[in-house]
Amino acid sequence: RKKGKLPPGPPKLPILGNLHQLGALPHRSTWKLSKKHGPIMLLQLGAIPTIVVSSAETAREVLKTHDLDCCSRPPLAGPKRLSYNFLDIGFVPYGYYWREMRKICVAELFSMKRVQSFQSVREERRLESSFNEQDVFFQKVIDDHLNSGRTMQEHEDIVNDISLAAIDTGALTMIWAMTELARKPTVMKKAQYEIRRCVGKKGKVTDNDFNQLQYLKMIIKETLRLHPPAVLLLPRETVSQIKIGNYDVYPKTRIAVNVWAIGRDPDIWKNPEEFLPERFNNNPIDFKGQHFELLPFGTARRICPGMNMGTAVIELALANLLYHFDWKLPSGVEIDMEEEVSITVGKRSALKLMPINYISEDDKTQGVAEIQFGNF
Ligand code: HEM
Repeated sequence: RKKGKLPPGPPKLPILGNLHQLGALPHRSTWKLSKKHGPIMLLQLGAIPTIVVSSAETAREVLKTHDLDCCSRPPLAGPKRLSYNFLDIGFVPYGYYWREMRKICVAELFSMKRVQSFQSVREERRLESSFNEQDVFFQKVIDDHLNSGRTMQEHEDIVNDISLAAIDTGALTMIWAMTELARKPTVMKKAQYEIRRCVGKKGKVTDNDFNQLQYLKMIIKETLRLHPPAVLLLPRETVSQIKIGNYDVYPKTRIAVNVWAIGRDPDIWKNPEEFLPERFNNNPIDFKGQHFELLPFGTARRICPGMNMGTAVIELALANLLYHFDWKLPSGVEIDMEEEVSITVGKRSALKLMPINYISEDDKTQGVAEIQFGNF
């Protein structure tokens, strides 16, 4: 395995390799290391050789040019156990089972038509209701089960996978969006003006309003650029020997694509650290997997199949929060931007905001409670 030209990387310790260099925020530590060693960098994480990709160009090479070679997942011990030996979609290594499961889920659950068919459920969802989008979704899985001959365990795994992938990512995106808006009241006002002008006195924002809410869409894109919940995507694993750039990469090498670093690359983004939704005005860059500068949902064979559903829910929830309330920081509270890593990257401390009920220009009532986002 030592033959050939390996990608550059920092020196390693015996046994640990580079594990000690990852720290608590691996997307930040690998970003720093990549500035020294380049956008294709080899780390040795214990026994596991890992390529970290940190530029749009190298991401294109790995995820598009070598899509088929890099579309497996490493057989991680935790997910293996939780998924009854990989009966899920997200962590199962590439093969026949994944292809079949993914085909069914994309056709039956995630297509644009399906997402639209859940519109009324999305719009009526209420906290006190026992019937919500998840119930519709689970019902679909159960119906499918009755007609399919697959085991209940397989279905349970798909449901677990999807709940994890769907709930955490969407909630984190909402939290980061509200955090950035609270830091930039002018952006929040502009979004509220757009929403309230479009929705008027209808009482709530519905899916049909979204074609006109272009600034809101820019806010969501900008949030996902700065705060993609899956900062390194889900881990990939090579299935064959390939060349990336001039370097040799062997089978069973783990691949982490640092989409967080790509979203802050100063060669792509002007003032990359600034939250500036206007940068997407008349800018063709989108997050649907065609533009390697912005990959919060990944791309190619393993692209997030829940992208349409995820964005529909985030748009609706965020638009309604901004339509119904003005938001103020309670006095003495400062916004903490520190991150916390689990499978996804969230905000370390809860965001505390004060809602002020907006009904119309001349009828405003002051909210009585602080709403905490995060740390649930
Ligand atoms: C803001 C919302 C979301 C974000 C940012 C997000 C992001 C991602 C990312 C980065 C991946 C890995 C892609 C790769 O390896 O290239 C992924 C995979 C996945 N996501 Fe999402 N996701 C979101 C919402 C959802 C929703 C709502 C669902 C389901 C209803 C979902 C279901 C899945 C599944 C099943 C996979 C595994 C796909 C596979 O390995 O074939 N996600 N997601």
